[in-house]
Amino acid sequence: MTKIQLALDRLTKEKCFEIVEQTESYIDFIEVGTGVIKEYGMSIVREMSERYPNKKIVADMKTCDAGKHEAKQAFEAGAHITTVMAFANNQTIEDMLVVANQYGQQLMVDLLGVTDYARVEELHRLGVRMFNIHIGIDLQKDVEWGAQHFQLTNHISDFQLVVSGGINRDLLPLLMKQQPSVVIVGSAITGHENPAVAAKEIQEGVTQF
Ligand SMILES: O=C([C@H](O)CO)[C@H](O)[C@H](O)COP(=O)(O)O
Repeated sequence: MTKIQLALDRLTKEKCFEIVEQTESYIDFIEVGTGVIKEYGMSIVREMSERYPNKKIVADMKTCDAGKHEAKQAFEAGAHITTVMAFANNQTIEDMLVVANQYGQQLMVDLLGVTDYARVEELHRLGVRMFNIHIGIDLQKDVEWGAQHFQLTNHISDFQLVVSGGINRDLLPLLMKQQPSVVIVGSAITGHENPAVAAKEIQEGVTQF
């Protein structure tokens, strides 16, 4: 069954905890966003994992170098999943896979900016099994979700598909056709006047399919 990952971006620490408190019954994974980690460091990942031991915690580290060190930072802080950019060196990705295995946790590769499916194939050969097809926040006004985005992963099997970037209730019919393992939703929930209502709508939209 598809999991819902709440992305906490561009928020104060207080707001992050307030929104998780309001939405926890509708979400499965809690993502501490890159900017939030830059603001508060690993301590907010640690606090989130201590406060919500029954949720999967994703540290959106968006690592691009020093993979071993950053993966350890994330898992030591209690994350179950850490992220790396697909353009990172293969060595970085291999190191992070080793660390993830040591901790019994997972590595998610962010495909932001990747247009060549050969890179996805290569990453799959390295052992990556979780791919995030991601329309970045700065691109969202120019790019619309469509079937073409999934050409990147159409030719591989045995992996978890994650989708992210400007996802709202209206996009779910299109995205759920791809049977993603994880749907990441940030602004549509965190920017809503009532985050619980928005999270409930996303949950209903996801479970409908
Ligand atoms: O990874 C993200 C982005 O690069 C900002 O750091 C977001 O977590 C992801 O895009 C989901 O957020 P929304 O696009 O606001 O749904």
